[in-house]
Amino acid sequence: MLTLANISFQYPSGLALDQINLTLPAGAFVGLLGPNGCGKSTLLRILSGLAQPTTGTYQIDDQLITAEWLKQPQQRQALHQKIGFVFQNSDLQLFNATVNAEVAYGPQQLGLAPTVVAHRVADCLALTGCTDLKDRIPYQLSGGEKKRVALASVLALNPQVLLLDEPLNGLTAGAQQEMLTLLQQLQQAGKTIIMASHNFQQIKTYAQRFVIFNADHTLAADLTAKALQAQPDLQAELALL
Ligand SMILES: Nc1ncnc2c1ncn2[C@@H]1O[C@H](COP(=O)(O)OP(=O)(O)OP(=O)(O)O)[C@@H](O)[C@H]1O
Repeated sequence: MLTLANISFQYPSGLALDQINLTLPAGAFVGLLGPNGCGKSTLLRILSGLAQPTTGTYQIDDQLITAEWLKQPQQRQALHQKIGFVFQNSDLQLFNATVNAEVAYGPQQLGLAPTVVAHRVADCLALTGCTDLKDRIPYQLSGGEKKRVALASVLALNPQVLLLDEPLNGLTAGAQQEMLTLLQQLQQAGKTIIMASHNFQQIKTYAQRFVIFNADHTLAADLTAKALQAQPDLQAELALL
């Protein structure tokens, strides 16, 4: 369970999140929605431990995640093992010479045996449809291929929680469908999926919970798919984002 209490985040240029209270249970498929610049990416950065809130607290189960706690490399590593983050910009995530090396990097850092690493890499490449790309240079892949390799490299750490920032951007309609189906399968296998999207229509049949932000960086709504179904006006608004 991820718990945010009165979280605000201030960039030098201005506020990105304003007094957010949110509890995200394990095993959920959560869609983060809202207009450009409302704070979705910033929230994902806080959940991943890459950024700390200016005020408020962030807790994973019973553990308070603070800058002090994250200073310990072992604790930081435990967090990154538990919570994987697929960035909006794959170029920030991919830095190895081959796709195979990219997906192997995380498990190798954990000190896993080479045979275990090889198995994990093969499984994650297959799951994301990247097996044929394994000898390619990540930097030279198409946008959609990079997204799938980034997901494979995150899955290789077998995180319980997957954070995804606009994972459908740059994918063809078919590839978007495949990505959503894969995320649904991962959720059905027990993982928590938290994805930011500007496309409500695409995610509305997949997400079970919708967290919606206002343009002023406050929380507009936090509701189940069923509750959202009962609000056609809100659905129409979300379709226009
Ligand atoms: N590194 C940064 N430095 C300064 N301001 C930033 C930075 N990153 C984001 N912001 C600002 O913080 C606010 C929230 O940005 P954020 O990227 O979290 O929103 P978002 O909802 O993910 O937007 P989008 O849908 O366009 O991806 C915006 O006003 C943005 O301009």
